Amino acid sequence: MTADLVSPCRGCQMSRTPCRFGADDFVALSETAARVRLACPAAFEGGPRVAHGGWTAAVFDDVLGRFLVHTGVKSVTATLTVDYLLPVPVEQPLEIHLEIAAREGRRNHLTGVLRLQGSDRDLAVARGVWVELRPGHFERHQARMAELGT
Ligand SMILES: CCCCCCCCCC(=O)SCCNC(=O)CCNC(=O)[C@H](O)C(C)(C)COP(=O)(O)OP(=O)(O)OC[C@H]1O[C@@H](n2cnc3c(N)ncnc32)[C@H](O)[C@@H]1OP(=O)(O)O
Repeated sequence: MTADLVSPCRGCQMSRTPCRFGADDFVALSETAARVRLACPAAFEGGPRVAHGGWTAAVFDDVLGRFLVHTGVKSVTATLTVDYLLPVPVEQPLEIHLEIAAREGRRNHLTGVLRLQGSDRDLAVARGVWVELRPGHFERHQARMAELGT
């Protein structure tokens, strides 16, 4: 696989907006590794010039899942753990390196690290499990919701 652009999430595709987390510059480097260049938008400031931790978790969830879909595996997040190691500045050039670490049946283990561009110091590290969807996943969800009358 050559370096190629990873598609936005469904929500951003439907609304035809840039990635709301700022993760548009997202390229697959191989079948199992990818790189994202991004900045935390000012709207996600949680402390003075520092990213809200929710942005960090959300962007990891977004890019790790998007990469798996890019490789042809339709999946959802089952677990996601984020180690917050240093404050993440807003509106500064950042980079995420991510990889599919292992596949075990329908379980896919992914990891990601967030750094300042040009730095080798980790600001945050994510690990999670994405479970490949069984056919009918969303239809079963809709049926459950209908049973609840929603
Ligand atoms: C075009 C479509 C592309 C789809 C893109 C969608 C992108 C959406 C991105 C998201 O935002 S995901 C939203 C947040 N996540 C969710 O809403 C998931 C909610 N949870 C579920 O729907 C189900 O719990 C889940 C699909 C994850 C698993 O249910 P299943 O009934 O399909 O699987 P099952 O319980 O049989 O487990 C399958 C395997 O996954 C493992 N597993 C399930 N939950 C786990 C968990 N929490 N941690 C670790 N492993 C887990 C489970 O042990 C088992 O391993 P083995 O195959 O080795 O036996």
